[in-house]
Amino acid sequence: MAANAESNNVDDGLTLQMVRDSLIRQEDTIVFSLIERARFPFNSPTYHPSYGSVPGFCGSVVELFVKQTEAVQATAGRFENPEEHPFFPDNLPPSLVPHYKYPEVLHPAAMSININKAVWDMYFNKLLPLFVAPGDDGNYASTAARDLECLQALSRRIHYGKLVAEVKFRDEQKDYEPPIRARDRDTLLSLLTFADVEEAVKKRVAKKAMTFGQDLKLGDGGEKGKYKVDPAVVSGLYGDWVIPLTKEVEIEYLLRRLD
Ligand SMILES: C=C(O[C@@H]1C=C(C(=O)O)C=C[C@H]1O)C(=O)O
Repeated sequence: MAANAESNNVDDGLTLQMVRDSLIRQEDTIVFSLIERARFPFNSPTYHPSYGSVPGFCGSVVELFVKQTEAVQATAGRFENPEEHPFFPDNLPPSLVPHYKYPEVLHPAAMSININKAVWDMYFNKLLPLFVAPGDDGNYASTAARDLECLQALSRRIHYGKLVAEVKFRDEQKDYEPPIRARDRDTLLSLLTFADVEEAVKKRVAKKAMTFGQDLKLGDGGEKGKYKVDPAVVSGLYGDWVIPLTKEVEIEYLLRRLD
């Protein structure tokens, strides 16, 4: 049954703790994907529209890689999953595999929310220069592959805001309905914000970057203070972009929740 305005008492077992546990697990994927990307230097030709000039394609190596990979993944059904969002949604081929009936937890209007343009812009223009070394080692395809893994992990986490918003709405429907009807974003933002949870998230991801990104040596432990990705960059990524974008998704979802 769809979780629409008339049927809020859906018994799909969704709880805020389950949603938060998933976000915590997704932190591991995000931190590892950043560590994997940091194996390569910046490799700027990956991002030049003019580099390579592939016949029939106008764009950079990374755009070519992401568009083509998403097309293959679409045929295998990736974007049938409500938790996945393409970066290039136009003209994607249809899925060729049998349709899996995902539980209808979200309001159907969730499908219209895709903020991947903002995720793309944040990743390439703000985050990437902060955690990769300058330089060029020619590994452009591998670089693009690692970029796509970072992008997909970040996108999945940020769009998980739809589930966060759904569960918060169900728990406090009476509080959420008036600001939704009044389209009052500020009140919605203060209702859905938990500053203590955000602080814990930022501290935990920094700790994960320290733990996953150290060079382990048998015997006398790892080299202290040397990490594959700077833990401060990871907590900054969350504080400055991941959490605000997740909350943007939450607000966009709530504004459509009574449609
Ligand atoms: C995701 C949640 O909603 C908000 C966003 C958070 C985040 O993106 O990590 C954390 C706390 C809340 O301010 C949540 O409450 O867990």
